[in-house]
Amino acid sequence: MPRILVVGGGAIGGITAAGAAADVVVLDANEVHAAKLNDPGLVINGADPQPLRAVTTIQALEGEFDFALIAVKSPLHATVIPPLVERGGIGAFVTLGNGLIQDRVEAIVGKGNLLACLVEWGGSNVGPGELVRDSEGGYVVGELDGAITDRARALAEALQPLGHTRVTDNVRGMIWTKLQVNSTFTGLSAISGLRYGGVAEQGPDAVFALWEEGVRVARAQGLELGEMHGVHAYEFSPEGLARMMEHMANVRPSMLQDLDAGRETEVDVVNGGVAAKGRELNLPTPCNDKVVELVHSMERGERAPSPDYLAYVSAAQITSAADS
Ligand SMILES: NC(=O)C1=CN([C@@H]2O[C@H](COP(=O)(O)OP(=O)(O)OC[C@H]3O[C@@H](n4cnc5c(N)ncnc54)[C@H](OP(=O)(O)O)[C@@H]3O)[C@@H](O)[C@H]2O)C=CC1
Ligand SMILES: CC(C)(CO)C(=O)C(=O)O
Repeated sequence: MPRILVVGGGAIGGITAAGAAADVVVLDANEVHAAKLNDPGLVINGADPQPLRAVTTIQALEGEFDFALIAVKSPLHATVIPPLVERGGIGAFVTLGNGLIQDRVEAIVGKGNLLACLVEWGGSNVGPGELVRDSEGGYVVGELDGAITDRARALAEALQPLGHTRVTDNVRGMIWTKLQVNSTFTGLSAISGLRYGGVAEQGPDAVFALWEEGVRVARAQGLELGEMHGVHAYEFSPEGLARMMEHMANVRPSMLQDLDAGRETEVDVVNGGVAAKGRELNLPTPCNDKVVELVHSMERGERAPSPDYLAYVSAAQITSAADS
């Protein structure tokens, strides 16, 4: 059984820690939350508390770990990961986060020391010691160079109890496939304040505009996109959207939770990630640019999420088409 350190015991890290088939220790800087994880335990969806082992400082960690799963938000990576690298005793680091974070994290942990793990399900942090899982799904695990390794298989096996988990030899394509979902639905949920189902109902033009923009940038990189939430990225149609919403409509994504909590969001690695790749390739990404601009203005408190902003995103596409 692998020994796993989960860094950040919130929605994703906490639920993963509680369900993994592994010897798990959680490192979470939130003292009240960590105390509850230890005693009486983590409450998931109102069930009985499940005691975990949680510490709040690196100094309190003992022994070696096969994997360190990074489940803190991307703006924290630069401060949270380097001290873990310095401590040593970690076989491989694993990103659980959304967006184009992998190359940046690999630069911190060292080439060959990082696996990517994409999380297909969603969750919310509803208070100290209390988390909600609000959709089903598993994980996609892969080495950045596409090799199928024993360590990737071992990690996937440990995560299997939480949902169908697969190892991929195309992790770059799957990272972008997940980015399609986040840049489209997570971005639009954040600016509108709606769950995924509300976005699909009230903003289909914005949904399809963002999706197409992402696919264009992926194709220009030669990426091979795959399937997520029951829909292949290249076959995203009104029927595909309806199928996806059969199990994703209730999702209230992490970026909207960050805005609610007054925290910095991950928009720069999600919609900003698509936009940055587009710039590199000379491909305009006006809809993603609009989401980035709106989310940043909401972070600064200049605007509040509203369904009215969905039209701003679809209009960005129409304006740019007219301009070109
Ligand atoms: N939520 C979701 O549905 C999904 C999230 N993800 C990804 O998972 C990652 C984690 O997101 P999520 O679980 O929602 O985040 P949460 O905010 O729920 O959890 C992060 C936890 O880390 C704690 N923390 C803050 N600073 C530190 C620190 N310096 N060291 C250790 N722990 C710290 C937080 O405490 P405090 O609360 O005090 O800040 C919190 O308990 C993100 O990168 C996101 O992209 C991926 C798929 C779905
Ligand atoms: C809900 C989910 C899993 C979307 O795929 C997500 O990534 C998020 O909330 O950030």
